[in-house]
Amino acid sequence: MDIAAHRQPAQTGVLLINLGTPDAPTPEAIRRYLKEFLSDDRVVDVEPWLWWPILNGIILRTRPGKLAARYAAIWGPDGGPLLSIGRQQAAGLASRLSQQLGRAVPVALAMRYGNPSVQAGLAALEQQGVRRVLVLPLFPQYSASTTASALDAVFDALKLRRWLPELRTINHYHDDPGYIAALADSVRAHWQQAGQGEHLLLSFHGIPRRYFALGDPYYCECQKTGRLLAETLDLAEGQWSLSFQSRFGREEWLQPYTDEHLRQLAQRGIRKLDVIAPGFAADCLETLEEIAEEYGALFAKLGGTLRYIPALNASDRHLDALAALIGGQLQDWLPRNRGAPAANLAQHAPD
Ligand SMILES: C=CC1=C(C)c2cc3[nH]c(cc4nc(cc5[nH]c(cc1n2)c(C)c5CCC(=O)O)C(CCC(=O)O)=C4C)c(C)c3C=C
Ligand SMILES: [Fe+2]
Ligand SMILES: [Fe+2]
Repeated sequence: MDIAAHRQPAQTGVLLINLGTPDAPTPEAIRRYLKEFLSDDRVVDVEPWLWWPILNGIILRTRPGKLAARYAAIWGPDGGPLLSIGRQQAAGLASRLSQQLGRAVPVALAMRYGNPSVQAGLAALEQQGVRRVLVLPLFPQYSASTTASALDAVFDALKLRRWLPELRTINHYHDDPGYIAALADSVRAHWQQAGQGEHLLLSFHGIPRRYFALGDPYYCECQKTGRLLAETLDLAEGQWSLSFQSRFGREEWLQPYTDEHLRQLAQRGIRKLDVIAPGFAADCLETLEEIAEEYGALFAKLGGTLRYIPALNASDRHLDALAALIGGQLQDWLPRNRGAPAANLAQHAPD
């Protein structure tokens, strides 16, 4: 590093972290990605001597081949959706933040597993002179298996550095008014376009029930997001419900399971079902393939129509909400003595 950098004023930047994606929709790339993902003991906390043979002997031999076609079906020219949408989110946030705060605020995107790595994201910020980093894991509801793991990756990456940046981390935003309003807007827009379904299902990614019993607040934060969204949309009990998808392995996960719940809804006579997945900041395999395709086909077999409402992705309402969340955290970090304050900085001042 150039010694002159020690005299530069501290720049503030943002590191967005999403879950991850394989480098390509091929069995080899998926195997590499799953190996990194499923070797993280925040995700699978089974004793290594028990887990290692299952992971290497069974899962990594069979799952990548099965997943390749599913990834290929959602792959675009710019890679997997989590990455291409993540890049749009980072660019959109950088331009909003610089307008809102009256100075350039670099925003880097990183993936907890795969590329661009957290290490690369921090390096990109460092190269832009960033000495104060706000980390935003793109998981609205906190879970140790996602949020804490993303932060582990930041702390691990910093172990390799001599001159540490200042750090601030956002744990969750499951009840943030801007986030809830953005979700409500996207449901209303869907209703306006396709007509209101008979029921709104909120499907969240599951975690083992045991993690909840051990103190993970994820379940409660999902419930709160659900309640706030239903209140905002004026939905009565019975007009909406919440379930958990993507179960993996044999142990019990959070219930009700989305597939079983769909059967119950069909039995209750629901034919036109709207499904939203508020826990996913961007569409990915779990939404485009699992909900829209797999559960869509299941619900069709049960005699109904499932209409998937896209994730908030890089929509204006989403990026406005995230920019406000970030702006609120950054205001006392921005140098006061340089340049004129932005006109609307006052909106972030404490009461
Ligand atoms: C094995 C345990 C898993 C836990 C616990 C878990 C928690 C968890 N995951 C997300 C978000 C995503 N998961 C995604 C894919 C995915 N998840 C698991 C396993 C666990 N997730 C696996 C094995 C996979 C890969 C796909 C598969 O093999 O079925 C994704 C999508 C990634 C993509 O490439 O598109 C996301 C996003 C959350 C929010 C969460 C806990 C709250
Ligand atoms: Fe997952
Ligand atoms: Fe709780």
